[in-house]
Parts: sequence; structure tokens; C-alpha cells
Amino acid sequence: MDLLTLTISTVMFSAMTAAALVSLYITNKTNKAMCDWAIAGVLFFSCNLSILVSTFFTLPWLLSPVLSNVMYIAAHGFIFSGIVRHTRNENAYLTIASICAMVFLIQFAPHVSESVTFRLLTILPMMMALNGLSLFHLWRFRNSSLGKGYWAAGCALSLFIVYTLVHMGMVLSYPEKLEYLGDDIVQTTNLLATTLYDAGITLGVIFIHAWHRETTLRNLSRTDALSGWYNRHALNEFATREFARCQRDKTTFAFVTFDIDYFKKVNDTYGHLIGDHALKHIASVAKDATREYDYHFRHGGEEFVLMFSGLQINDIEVVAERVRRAIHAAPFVTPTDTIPLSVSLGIAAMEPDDLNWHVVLERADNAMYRAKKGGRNKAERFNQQKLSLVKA
Ligand SMILES: Nc1nc2c(ncn2[C@@H]2O[C@H](COP(=O)(O)OP(=O)(O)OP(=O)(O)O)[C@@H](O)[C@H]2O)c(=O)[nH]1
Repeated sequence: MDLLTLTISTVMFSAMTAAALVSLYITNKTNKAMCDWAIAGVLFFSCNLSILVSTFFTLPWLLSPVLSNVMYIAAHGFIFSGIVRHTRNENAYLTIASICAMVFLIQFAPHVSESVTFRLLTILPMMMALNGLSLFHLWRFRNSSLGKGYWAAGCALSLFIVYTLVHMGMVLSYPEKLEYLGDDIVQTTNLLATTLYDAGITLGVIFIHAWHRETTLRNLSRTDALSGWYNRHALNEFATREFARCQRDKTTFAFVTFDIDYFKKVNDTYGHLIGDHALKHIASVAKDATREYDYHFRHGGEEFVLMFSGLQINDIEVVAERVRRAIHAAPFVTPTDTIPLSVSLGIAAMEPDDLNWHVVLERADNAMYRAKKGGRNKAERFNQQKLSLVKA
């Protein structure tokens, strides 16, 4: 393929990737990372276009190569900024502005302004540093919940960093052959590598975006909108998995269920809106009284479920009592009133012949029922004999 055809293909390809990134941003304008990546796509396209135009017309030196190089570095900078936004919710505009200013000014330096080789040898390391920072960020956050979406962008960045080193090697090996445009191996390889990088990084950021959406939707489908705790659907998923794991590892598996006492009275007296706020309040106090890695579910209405694995039953009783006390000690305060709240709790652990988690939950519910019968605002552990007495 001759260089002109290759250049035209590169321009067409970058136009398509820019259009894809801009379209993705338009479908979700709140996604700031995608905004940065869309800008990067447009900048890559503009650079490639300026190379194509300069094959037909002699552009002013300030436009090509000076501004063209600045745009190319800025494009890599916006990829980096999008990654920083995605992982840390910050932008990297100051870094981009500083590097672009440096690239702009450096091209006026005596040797650099006259020589393509010098220009490349100053710009390529900066580009490599930007891509290295992007890669470092993805690597640092690889174990986060969104980390699985990073591998494609990580591969594209790694390969391009390796190529940049090769490019620098070629620039040093053939300095006399380097024309800004010309039918030589450096130019051809560079256009091919740029196109491949464009494809790789575009697929990479689209994959990050898609994985983010997938994770958000999955979390939404598992979350109860009012309390922010997991919902019934998630209970089914996590309890099935944990029960099987605990049975296999011969470790403890237990539920603590709790229900708000006289909650109907709260709704009847203050209305459902205040009732909803009271529910949120209870969820927040109970969550603070337990550990981050315990499982918290809203089972429905005003009933909540805590799930524990690997914790001794006596320790679970201590946690249940802590939850009860914390809720009792934190009445719900409205602008006009202070509403005292309490909960009744039931505790039950897995027994050796249990076939599934449903029976454990049923026992915890029975124990909770006993706590209600026994005066409320208390925690009861499941006890077969006492249950018979309650039922009799
Ligand atoms: N505001 C609000 N109320 C709810 C929600 N879900 C269930 N409830 C209310 O919770 C109340 C439950 O009442 P009951 O089952 O009679 O129990 P209780 O009044 O708490 O009495 P005990 O449990 O026996 O102490 C009902 O008034 C339901 O309408 C909700 O999402 N928001």
C-alpha cells in the first residue's frame, strides 16, 4: 500500500472511531470520562487530517507540525484524563495543559524547530510518559469492582508504549532518512501503529464504558431503592452461594432477621413519607452497628435480614444485641417530633442436616416472632423447645 492510501485510510478510520466515541458520549452526557475520551477521538482525527492535508498543500509551520503535534499529545492526555476521571473522579486537565504548553514551546527551540528527529525525540518520551501514567492508573485500580473492564485498554496502552520505544529506536537508527512525510519505513510503520492504537484504545474505552454500565445495572437490580441495602433477589443469589460455601468449608452460616416494632403506628400517625424516612434511618443505624463485609438485606416491608458467615453464634448474638441497642438509642428525629423506634430480632444458625438456607431463615423468623411475643425490643436465638411452647 502506498503512503497516500495508508494516510487516507488512517484518516477515515480515526473519523469512525471519533464518531463512535462522540456518539457514546451523547447517549450519556453525565459520563465525564467518556467526554474526555470523545475529545481524544476528535483530536486524533484532527491530527491525522492535518497530515493528509499537508500531503497536498504546504501548511504554515505553526499549523503543521507545531499545532498538529500539540493536538496529538493532547489526545493522549485526554485518554489519560478520562482514565483518571473513571478511576478517581478527578480530571487531569492541568497535566494536559502543562504538557501541551511544553510541547508547543519546545518546538521553537533552535535544533528542534529544524529537525524532525529532534522533534520526535522530545515529543515521543512525553507521549510515553502519558501512556505510562494511564497504564499505571488502570493497574492500580485493577482489583476494584470495575477492574475487569480495564484489560483491553491496558493491552492497547502496553503495546503502544512498546511501539513508542521501537519508534524512538528507528528514529535514532535512521535519522538522515526522516522526512516529515515520505515513503519510508518509519512513516509507514508509524501510520500503521497509530491506526492500531486508535482501534485498540477505542475498543478499550468502549469496553470500560460497557463494563461500567453492566456493573451499575447489576448493582441496581440487587439494591433496594429505599434503604440502599440488598433486596430479596440479591438475598437469593448471595445466600445460595454463601450457604454452599459454608457447608463445604464446615464453617458457620447464620441469619439475624429484624422487624420494626409497631411500625404501623408510625405510618398511621406521621404518614408514609415519614415512615419511609424512618425505615432509611433504621437501615443506616443498623448498618453502622455491623461490619462493611456483613451482608445487609431488606427482605420486604419493614423486615431486614443480616447474613453472617464464619462467625460463632455467640458473636452473632453480640452483634444482634448491638444492633438492637443502637436502634433503641437513636430515635428518629423529624422537624416536629422525635419518634422512638425499636426492633425485635431473631437469630438462627445453620445446622448439619440443613438442606438449604431457607430453613435457616425460617428459624430466624420464628425466633423473631418469639421476640415479638415476648415483649418486643429484644433479640432471641432460635430454640426448638421454646418454639414448641410458643406454638402450643
Ligand atoms: N412507610 C412505609 N411503610 C411500610 C413499608 N413497607 C411496609 N410498611 C408498613 O409497615 C407496617 C407493618 O405493620 P405490621 O405488620 O402490622 O407490624 P407493626 O405495626 O410493625 O407491628 P409489629 O411488627 O407487630 O411490632 C404496615 O403499616 C406497612 O404499611 C414501606 O416501604 N414504607
